[in-house]
Amino acid sequence: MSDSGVRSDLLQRFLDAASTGDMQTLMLMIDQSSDLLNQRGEKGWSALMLAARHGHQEVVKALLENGCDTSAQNGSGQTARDVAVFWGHRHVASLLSGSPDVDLLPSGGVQELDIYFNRQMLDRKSEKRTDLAWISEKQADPDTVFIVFHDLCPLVRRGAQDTKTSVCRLRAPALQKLLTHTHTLLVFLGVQKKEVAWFAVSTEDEPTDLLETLEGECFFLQPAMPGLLTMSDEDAGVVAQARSVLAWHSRYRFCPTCGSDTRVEDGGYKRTCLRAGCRSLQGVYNTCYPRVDPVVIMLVIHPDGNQCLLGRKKIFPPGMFSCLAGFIEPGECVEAAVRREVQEESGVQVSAIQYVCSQPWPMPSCLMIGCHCVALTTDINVDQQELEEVRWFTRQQVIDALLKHKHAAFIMPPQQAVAHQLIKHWIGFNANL
Ligand SMILES: NC(=O)c1ccc[n+]([C@@H]2O[C@H](COP(=O)([O-])OP(=O)(O)OC[C@H]3O[C@@H](n4cnc5c(N)ncnc54)[C@H](O)[C@@H]3O)[C@@H](O)[C@H]2O)c1
Ligand SMILES: [Mg+2]
Ligand SMILES: [Mg+2]
Ligand SMILES: [Mg+2]
Ligand SMILES: [Zn+2]
Repeated sequence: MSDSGVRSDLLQRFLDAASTGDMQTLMLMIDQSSDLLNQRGEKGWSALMLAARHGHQEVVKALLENGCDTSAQNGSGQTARDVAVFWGHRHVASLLSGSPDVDLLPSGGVQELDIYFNRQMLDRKSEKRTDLAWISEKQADPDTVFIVFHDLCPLVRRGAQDTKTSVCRLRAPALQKLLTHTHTLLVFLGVQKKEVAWFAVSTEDEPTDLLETLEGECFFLQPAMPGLLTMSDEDAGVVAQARSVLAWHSRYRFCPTCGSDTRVEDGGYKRTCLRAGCRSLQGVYNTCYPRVDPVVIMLVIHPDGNQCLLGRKKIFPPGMFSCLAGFIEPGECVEAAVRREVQEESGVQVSAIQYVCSQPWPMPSCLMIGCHCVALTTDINVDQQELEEVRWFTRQQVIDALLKHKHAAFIMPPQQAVAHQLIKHWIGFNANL
């Protein structure tokens, strides 16, 4: 064997000893050839990283005592400490960070995640909603884009090769009949680059004439679930905005205060009571504006840091488990709602809570407020009314589910749901691990 062959064979034996926790071989090799310490094998992994990956505390200790470099990064940009945190080896992570305590919550500040329904393609230009002349000028403008809804479902066409749908962007001439119909509701959504205005058009009757004039396979995306999860990321945001406002119109046709008829104003963002003297006409009255229901959704982390709590509703597809969630009640802050909903649904008590991200969920108009939180207790008492099952899943089981392994213990919620992102973010998911 050549010199370099002998050396790479030595290095492989050294790295294997670190992986398997073979202290005896490892110490012997360090004594004989200390320059092995910081050498890297496949994908830039050092002995320290491999020992951290497998949670061998004694090996990590010995490598550190012999002056191993803790700042080195593997091919995925991870230090040995990152690897230990990812695989949930807290004792090893604390050795590597020099601090006795490693946070259970993924720290380092939460970057804004790119989540389905969150993309804001339009500038909403809310100041233009009351400018009637500007609104009607834009409605007549041949560049203006109209997206059509029937029964709260958007008109879409299927993309060329992929399974995603794209919302049909129509212009005024194609919509002559619809736009002049008295039952048609119009909502000003905002403007795109170069001031092209966008409106949502809602029609009560199925517009069969219109459908016949359109090129390609155009159809209303029904049923809303899972239909609304099949759009392109760009369209999902604008459809979420339009659908929630239209759903509010369909549910609040009459004044909620006195039951009288209402008039649509502010480009579709307000309904004003027609009865003179109605209380809703005094001051700012929230029933006149589109409603949003805040919902907390949380991934509960086990006190050992290596398991998370997921539940399943009867209506979920077979095998799917997701984060617990619930509506915020009047007079309740986010933290209190997280504690109450987790307690109600699983019997588990929660201590630290960390906000992660939010997502508009247009079924019909929720705002999902996503959090991570740490459990104080671990016994489960399922609220059978709401959930079929609630279970702790290990980090390994979650990784298997994320990787869609055939024998995974459960199926992840769809990636368009914020629940998926909360789980993925906890794992610190990286395709190279
Ligand atoms: N995007 C996601 O990942 C995701 C995941 C889970 C749930 N969700 C959404 O969150 C919503 C709330 O979750 P949940 O159903 O577990 O809530 P929940 O646990 O509070 O239970 C729902 C029950 O609460 C009552 N309720 C209280 N306030 C309500 C309100 N404003 N509107 C309707 N019902 C109200 C109703 O009886 C309802 O059946 C769901 O409807 C769902 O659309 C989204
Ligand atoms: Mg719930
Ligand atoms: Mg609940
Ligand atoms: Mg509730
Ligand atoms: Zn009224």
